[in-house]
Amino acid sequence: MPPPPPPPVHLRLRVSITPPHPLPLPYSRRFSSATSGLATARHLSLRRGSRRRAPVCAARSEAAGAEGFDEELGRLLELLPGELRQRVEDHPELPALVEVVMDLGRPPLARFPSGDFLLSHRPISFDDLRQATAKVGDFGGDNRAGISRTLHRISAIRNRQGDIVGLTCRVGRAVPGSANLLQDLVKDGGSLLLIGPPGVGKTTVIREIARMLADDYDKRVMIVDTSNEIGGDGDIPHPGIGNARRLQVPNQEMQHKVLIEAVENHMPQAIVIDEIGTKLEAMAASTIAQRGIQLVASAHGVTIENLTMNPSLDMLVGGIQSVTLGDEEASRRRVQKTVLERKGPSTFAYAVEIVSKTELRVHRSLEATVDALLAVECLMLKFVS
Ligand SMILES: Nc1ncnc2c1ncn2[C@@H]1O[C@H](COP(=O)(O)OP(=O)(O)OP(=O)(O)O)[C@@H](O)[C@H]1O
Repeated sequence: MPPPPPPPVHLRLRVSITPPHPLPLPYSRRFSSATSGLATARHLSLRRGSRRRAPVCAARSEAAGAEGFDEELGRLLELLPGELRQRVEDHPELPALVEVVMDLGRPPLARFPSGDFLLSHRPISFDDLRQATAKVGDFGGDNRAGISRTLHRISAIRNRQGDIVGLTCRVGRAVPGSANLLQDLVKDGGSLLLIGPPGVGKTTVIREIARMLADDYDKRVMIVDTSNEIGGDGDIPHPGIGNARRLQVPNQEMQHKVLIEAVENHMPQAIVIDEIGTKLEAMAASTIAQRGIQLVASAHGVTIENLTMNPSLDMLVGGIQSVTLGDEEASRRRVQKTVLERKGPSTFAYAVEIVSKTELRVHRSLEATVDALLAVECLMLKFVS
């Protein structure tokens, strides 16, 4: 039986992080017990502690950040017809706006953390969509475009003829402090995998980690930026990535090649990549980690277990294989004769499940977590057979 894994640690922020306010330090920490998946999880709750007076220059840069964000948000709202823009601007939750959705023949919606908000009863026309798309950059093969020097993401829905019939306009923002809870892992130098469902904040955290590595830990950081989401649209990267450098990816099929190019041409100490999604990308990531470069990557998935069951991505957690045991070994382990085992070392030392924008589940040893998951699966199989 593999050794039991260290329990995953839940990190929960009790303050809502709204840009552009960095989280103040220090925090008070409170532990309570809870169960998560296979092992007992420790909940580490972080609360806003005593307020420390911010230095004047920090206060100024915060104000500058707020101005910059307002200006960037304004550039996204310019895509909307005048009366819709006004409705969004008047909304009390404007700074926390997540997306605006415009679908042909349907009323437009604004999505806020509190829910969807109807912007107008007037359905969206082709003309509205045409005017909006004229103000954004070119759409790539992934049907995504951006607005130069902002972090916004405009995703298109097309009909069978290729015409745009819908737009999802997501507000991108740099959130200082959004990776503070992971500072120890980032500083440690081990490779780190972030997983989470769509829209939970993976790109935002990974952008802040890239900045942290480059600016706070003076590392040479290369970002492999699939659809310019981390560093923003345009050839000059957004200040949100700090001193990290960024490689653009001509099309998604090239991503694994650009990953290797980043290592071979630019001597990075850390590589940051959003959305590893294919076997080729997983293989390139594993090659990079073997070369001793700190890799920080994200992948879609809710739990580590999801990755172990995904044949394209299981390589990230070491690969899974089925092994037939001898009678003696099977009875010693009290499992069936055929068991699942990890094939080799995992690409990442640590993994973080992003549960929500304020809650993280940290696996301090990804290999131990995977081994324990597989062991439990074998026991369950034995139990049901
Ligand atoms: N800590 C935060 N505070 C406020 N807003 C946030 C925070 N983190 C993310 N957001 C906002 O939530 C939305 C989704 O964030 P993000 O794009 O980072 O998610 P994601 O998990 O990468 O999504 P996807 O998987 O679809 O690419 C964006 O509008 C982003 O600005």
